[in-house]
Amino acid sequence: MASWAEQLQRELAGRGLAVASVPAKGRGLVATRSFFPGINPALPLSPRTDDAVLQLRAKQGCRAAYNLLGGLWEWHSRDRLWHGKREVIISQEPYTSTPNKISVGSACDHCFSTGHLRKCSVCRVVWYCGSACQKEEWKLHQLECQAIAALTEDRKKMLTPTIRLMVQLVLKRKMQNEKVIPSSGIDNYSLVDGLESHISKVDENQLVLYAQMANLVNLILPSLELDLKEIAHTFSKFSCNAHTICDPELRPLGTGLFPIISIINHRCCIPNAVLIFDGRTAYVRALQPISKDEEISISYIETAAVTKKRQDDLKQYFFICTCLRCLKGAEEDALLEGYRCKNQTCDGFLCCMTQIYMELQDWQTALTFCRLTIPVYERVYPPFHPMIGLQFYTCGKLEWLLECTEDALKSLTRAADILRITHGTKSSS
Ligand SMILES: C[S@@+](CC[C@H](N)C(=O)[O-])C[C@H]1O[C@@H](n2cnc3c(N)ncnc32)[C@H](O)[C@@H]1O
Repeated sequence: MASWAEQLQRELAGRGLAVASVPAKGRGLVATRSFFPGINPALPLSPRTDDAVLQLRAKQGCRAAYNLLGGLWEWHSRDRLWHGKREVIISQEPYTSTPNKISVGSACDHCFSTGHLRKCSVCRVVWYCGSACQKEEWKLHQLECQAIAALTEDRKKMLTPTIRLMVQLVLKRKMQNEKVIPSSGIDNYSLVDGLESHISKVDENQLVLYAQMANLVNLILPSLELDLKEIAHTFSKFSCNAHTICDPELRPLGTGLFPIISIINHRCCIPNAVLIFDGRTAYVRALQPISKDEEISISYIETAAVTKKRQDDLKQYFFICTCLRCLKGAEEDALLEGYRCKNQTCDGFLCCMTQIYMELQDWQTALTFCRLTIPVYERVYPPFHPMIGLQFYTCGKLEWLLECTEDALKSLTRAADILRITHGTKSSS
């Protein structure tokens, strides 16, 4: 039988990807064919739909044709109409995941939706939006549920998202080893084993903290013989590999470990891809054409921050970014500083001012700040970045409220054109 590593390479090869060694970065994910933002123009046209679409396009224009295509994306270059399935470079379910707030009920443990949540009646810590999600999750939650239910109320309070991620990880590994739940080339513990930990660079205080956290996991799972050193080491992997799961408007909902997505390296300077979540499923989509042999890159941090802030945010990953933006940041930093939120405790931009004036229902001033933010975002983000799409969306909503209908339609169309590419068409957004 093929090893997990061989199965992974085969799985990735089928998607036009490979794991490769990248100078000074360790492993990286590399394209073995071209990817395009939104579509793969190489996908064949379907003759039946083509006729209908071409007729509609001739009569009523591209937008009507696009509507007819529904989940398909149309693209017209010169006089040809291409369409194909909206392309995802790679998607992955988390190996483990947890909403950000434990006990309070911030998101469903399975689908990460935020409405109508009910507590698991046994452990009284984990929340679901309904019985369908609870059933789906039961095999994974069962052992965790027993372990949490046996804790005293004081111990339950010590269950942070990171501790919960580790408890789930240990239990999932055990269940996969015992074949209680299946493993696959993209869902197995060896992928977690392969993650970078930078353990030799972790400082003494942090190591002590990881050891204490490992002890807590041991208290929660007393019936298992745990290797506490290995658990402390895995906490260090969480720090440089776990991803924040966000809603479609990029508000954080939880944390997950996606070991294949974690192979993707960072770039501040126009990353060529973006990571977006639908529920707790991670999707990586192209932001610009990516050619064969090019490395896939995403941004781990808030890209619209000055160089010093970006470098501080990257410290947990133990590398110094050497992209052009980081090397030649001074001129751009001055511009970004000028647009910083005037609240000294905030790292954000004029978009915070937009939010503040929206809360005050001063729509006109909110719109002014919102419009001022767009050129800054267009300078620091790639043209199809979700932050630009969401900013146009807010602008459009404000223009609509202020009855500037034509402007609103223009802004909302720009938003839709970008968000279709970054979020796909099936996203709940
Ligand atoms: C999420 S992992 C990415 C995959 C990793 N390269 C590996 O071998 O598993 C994050 C780690 O990759 C490395 N890395 C990511 N982006 C980098 C960059 N732009 N320059 C140098 N190292 C980078 C750092 O070691 C970082 O801690």
